[in-house]
Amino acid sequence: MELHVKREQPASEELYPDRARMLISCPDGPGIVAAVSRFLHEHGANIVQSDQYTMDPSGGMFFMRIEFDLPELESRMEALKAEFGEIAESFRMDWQIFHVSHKKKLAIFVSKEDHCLVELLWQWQAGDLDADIALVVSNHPDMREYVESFGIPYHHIPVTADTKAEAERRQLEVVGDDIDVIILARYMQIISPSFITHYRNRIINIHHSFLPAFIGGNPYAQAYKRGVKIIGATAHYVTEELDGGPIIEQDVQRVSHRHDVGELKRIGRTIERVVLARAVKWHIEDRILVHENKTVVFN
Ligand SMILES: Nc1nc2c(c(=O)[nH]1)N[C@@H](CN(C=O)c1ccc(C(=O)N[C@@H](CCC(=O)O)C(=O)O)cc1)CN2
Repeated sequence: MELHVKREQPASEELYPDRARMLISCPDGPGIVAAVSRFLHEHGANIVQSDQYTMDPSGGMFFMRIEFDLPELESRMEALKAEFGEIAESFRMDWQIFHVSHKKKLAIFVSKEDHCLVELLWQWQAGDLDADIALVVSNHPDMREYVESFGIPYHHIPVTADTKAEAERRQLEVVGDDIDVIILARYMQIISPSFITHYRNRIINIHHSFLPAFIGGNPYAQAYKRGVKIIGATAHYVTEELDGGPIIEQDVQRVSHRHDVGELKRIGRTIERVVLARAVKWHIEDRILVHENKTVVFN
């Protein structure tokens, strides 16, 4: 029986049936904004939001996020992409275009710590996370009843050092290719390079420290031993370098000598939940561009 019924919110396809988002990155130079806005104007689009940033103006990179409404977008999308491709090529753009009403599909991976998963499910149920949580995958059975009470499928796939490759094969099987982003909500298994390649810059992890401090396991114990006066959490895209991927969001909280490791973890849990939820929301709203090992976040 579903105990947590998702609060009905106007679906994005109802609110913005013809809204699109474009993300653009390219070598900086004159005329980029003019070319993009002219293209959209000539195709009858109405720009509702535009933001750009130039990294190192002296020959650096240009980044842009633009939202626009275009009548009959669904039927015109493919032609629009084909025609914009010519402009993109002339400016050597990397670009993506998204139909806002096509909700992103999320997979959440969790181990035993539940606070980040609970936060995402709560926000999703409240209508504050406008995405489709397609499934939850865990290497433990603990969260099954809770997740299924939201009507979300739960896949328990145990992982040991000896079975990690087979476990990842099964994970890939249940996740599938139409998942837009995988969220590691305190999932405590290191993801293999082949798995990461499959979902490049589409796996978000929450690390329970203010990176680059205290990489790896037990960061709160490391922080306590170091006598820190600030603890934090970091949401980042997962790469082959453990906890070294592009940082999306961070936050911190002051602590003191009066806090033992257990209290650092308790304080840290709130930071982790908030930071991960912000990062997930920005990803599903197409606000994040990755360049080399850094992000540009248009929030
Ligand atoms: N390839 C990556 N995988 C993962 C990352 C990452 O950045 N790159 N982040 C971790 C999360 N994490 C810290 O935030 C973390 C998780 C697990 C471990 C670890 O040593 N795990 C052991 C098994 C531990 C156990 O069985 O309980 C292991 O996988 O061998 C370190 C850091 C998620 N994955």
